[in-house]
Amino acid sequence: VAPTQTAQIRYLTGLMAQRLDVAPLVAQSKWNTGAAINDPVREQAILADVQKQALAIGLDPRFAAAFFQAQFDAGKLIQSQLHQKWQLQKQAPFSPAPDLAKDVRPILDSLTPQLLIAIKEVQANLCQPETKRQLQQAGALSRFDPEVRDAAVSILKCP
Ligand SMILES: O=C(O)C(=O)C[C@]1(C(=O)O)C=C[C@@H](O)C=C1
Repeated sequence: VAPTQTAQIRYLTGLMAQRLDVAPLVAQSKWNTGAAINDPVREQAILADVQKQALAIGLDPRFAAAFFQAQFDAGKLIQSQLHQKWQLQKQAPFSPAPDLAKDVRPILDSLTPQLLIAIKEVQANLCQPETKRQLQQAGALSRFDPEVRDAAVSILKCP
């Protein structure tokens, strides 16, 4: 396996993990405000932006959008699992809780352009035999539930 390919997969999965790490902050802020985990309006806004940015760097906008939808789905799984746990524990509102618009969404937005560059690099190698194994066994993603990992990674397959 070419070292560059390994490095590209590490970079991508590291960024995916950074994005998934924001989900507990989103979950906390929504626990306090009672806002729904699923926010289709916000998703559409991100996807419109993602498609525009993808075109600008020569990445297939449909692939970029499908990739981000998978990352939303993985993040929503994390959020739902936490809300379920907090319901059982009768968790009190978090204090201080991160503000979704001011603190949390800007972190997600700052990761978007980096993720787009990273998936553009990896996309070219998706049909290489080692890529699938490297994606599934990526160290950065190993601390997430298999279900969460699958939701995030399974979009990255040989067409
Ligand atoms: O920003 C939110 O409200 C989130 O819950 C985060 C996020 C995302 O991953 O970007 C995930 C689920 C929502 O449907 C919208 C966006």
